[in-house]
Amino acid sequence: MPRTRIKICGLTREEDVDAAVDAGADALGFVLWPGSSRAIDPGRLAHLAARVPAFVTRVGLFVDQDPAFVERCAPWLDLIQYHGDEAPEQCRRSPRDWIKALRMRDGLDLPAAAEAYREARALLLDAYKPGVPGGTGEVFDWSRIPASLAKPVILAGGLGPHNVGEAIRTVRPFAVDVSGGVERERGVKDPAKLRAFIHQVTLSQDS
Ligand SMILES: O=C(O)c1ccccc1NCC(=O)[C@H](O)[C@H](O)COP(=O)(O)O
Repeated sequence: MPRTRIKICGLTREEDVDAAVDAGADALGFVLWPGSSRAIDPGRLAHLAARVPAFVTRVGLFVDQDPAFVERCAPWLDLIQYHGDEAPEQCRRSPRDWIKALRMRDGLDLPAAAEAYREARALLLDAYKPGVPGGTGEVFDWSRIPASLAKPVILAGGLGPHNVGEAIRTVRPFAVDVSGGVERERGVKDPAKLRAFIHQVTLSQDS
């Protein structure tokens, strides 16, 4: 089985960036949406992004925001994560390569979404909770993900060291994404949980 990539999302502090990199994360997510308790501003993004070594992907997360703001943040990002209701046309005008988050609301037609967002580098599948665009800590029904989809899947939503192995064995995603499951408190990562999460991903590769 190909190695499952790991994205750690919602980083706000220097020590958490360092801990995630040291633990072996492939990608780091920075929430640029001011409505989140994990939000950082462009100045902080520049500061944190400068700590990230080559070959670790810096992902900027936006929720239905002004394209000019996305453009302003882009110099410090390798990839943009559109986590709101952005239409395919808006994503196509992205200043960087992009991934599209899809919240698994009832009736979502994943193959049709994969076609609509065909220029995305991957689709991030997250739990749906009305009124909350992401970072809910909730798991959705993984059996809703078709065995084959036209786009690589990044599995998100309520993952942690306790269930990420099962998630990988069940879904076989391209990557997993975690935020709350490796936190001590909102916006503050826990290095032991980070290491445990990545260890569980590594273990699942052999089973
Ligand atoms: O983290 C947030 O506060 C957030 C706010 C608005 C949109 C998305 C947000 N996070 C998105 C992520 O990529 C999370 O990692 C993903 O939703 C999973 O979160 P969790 O269930 O806590 O692992």
